[in-house]
Amino acid sequence: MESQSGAASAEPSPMRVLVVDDERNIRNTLRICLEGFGCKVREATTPESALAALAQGPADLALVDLRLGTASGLELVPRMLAESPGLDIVLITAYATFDTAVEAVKRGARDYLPKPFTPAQIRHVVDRARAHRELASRLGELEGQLAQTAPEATLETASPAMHAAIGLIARAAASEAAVLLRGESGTGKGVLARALHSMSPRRKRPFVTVNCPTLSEQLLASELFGHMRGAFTGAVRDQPGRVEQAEGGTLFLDEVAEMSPALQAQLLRFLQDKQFERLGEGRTRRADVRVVAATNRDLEKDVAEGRFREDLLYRLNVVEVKLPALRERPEDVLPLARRFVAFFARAAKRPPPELSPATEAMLLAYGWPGNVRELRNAIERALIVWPAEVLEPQAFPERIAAAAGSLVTLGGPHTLEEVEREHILRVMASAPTLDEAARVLGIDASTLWRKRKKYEAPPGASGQGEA
Ligand SMILES: Nc1ncnc2c1ncn2[C@@H]1O[C@H](COP(=O)(O)OP(=O)(O)OP(=O)(O)O)[C@@H](O)[C@H]1O
Repeated sequence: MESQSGAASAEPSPMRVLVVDDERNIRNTLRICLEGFGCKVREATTPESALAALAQGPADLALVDLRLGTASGLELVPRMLAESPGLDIVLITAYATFDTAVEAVKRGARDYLPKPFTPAQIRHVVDRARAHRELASRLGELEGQLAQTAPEATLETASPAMHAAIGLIARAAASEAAVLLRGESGTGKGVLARALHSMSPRRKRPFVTVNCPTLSEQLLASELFGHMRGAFTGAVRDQPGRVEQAEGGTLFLDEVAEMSPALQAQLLRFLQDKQFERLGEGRTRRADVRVVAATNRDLEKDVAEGRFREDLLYRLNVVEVKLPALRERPEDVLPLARRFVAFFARAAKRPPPELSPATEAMLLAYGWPGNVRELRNAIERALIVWPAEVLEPQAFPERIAAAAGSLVTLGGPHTLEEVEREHILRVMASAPTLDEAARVLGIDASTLWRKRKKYEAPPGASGQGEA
């Protein structure tokens, strides 16, 4: 695999701090101090300018003076949180009382800092906000992984075409360019989008997926860009979209071809100048998000037939990566199969079975139209129906064995014994119990027991108890 070290050694993105204070001296002191800690600092002097600054671009931390001229920092806290839900807010004041501290925290501020403060205290506040930011994005990532409960993805490959694709992804990861992943369904576009994110300097920020075809036009617009309360029936509260959730990170648009023309126009605008509006909101927002898209469609054909905007295609495919189908990377079939066997055996708390030579030949001969996903599902099923230490072809669906020519067919050039063996093993693999298998076969359980031993069937196939 291509080296990942260039991207992996990149510094985490700087903390973005908004200082809200009407006193210039305090703002200057804080700016010098925060910039010394590597933060990016913006300033605001009034509640209105603080909210406008947040609308212009998000912050990780806000240091807010309790007294802003005639306005109160306390009242600003919930308004800032409505604008930017994950924001860490720390109130600063010379008039420290226990009651105001409690009130500040009740309203959603993280902490409270009495004046005069020291640089060490400011550093502590920044460090805690940074830890909080990292935890939140790690949590989002883990939730995403949990939802998949998939075997861990591997980027190891013996296929030159896949090696080239992964190399391109590793190089693209270090840049900010939009990446378009192309390939048949199940080739691993989602897996590689996530890999790209984790190799990129944005890896400590969220990776957010939007599956375009699963939603109606309005819901997809709202999912992407968010909505305001009352924007449509059912919009009962203000809701940020995925674009805002992905702030600082990567947004993965799966099956991007499935977007309406209106939404394509909004996405194009977002790609051009990072600007968008929540549904039903007049105000324009910005988000710092890298877009990675995937499609299994012929987008050029969609462009030629007027279904997809050409200008959007050129914005999305700055770097284009073509993933080979599994049948075009036969070198990887058995290593992937063994990896899935190990994963599902571990999940079932049993030792990983071997693949018999006939099974290996079958896996290599089959065309895998559903690609890596189909292979994974076939192995998962095989481990359920076949508890023996060696996985035989009969543990796999008939279409796989048939296409590979390893299936014994009625009337084919087989001995009676071969046909009997195939039939008995298949019935046993699909029957819930050995007794049931014997019933289907029309023989008694003790006869089946003898035949099973003869044909070296796995003991207790399909989880049946001993007869
Ligand atoms: N390199 C890999 N290592 C391990 N598992 C993989 C790998 N590539 C794909 N898979 C498995 O195959 C399944 C399909 O992968 P993925 O969802 O990334 O494909 P896709 O091309 O995005 O498919 P679709 O177009 O249908 O969304 C995943 O659940 C994953 O378990």
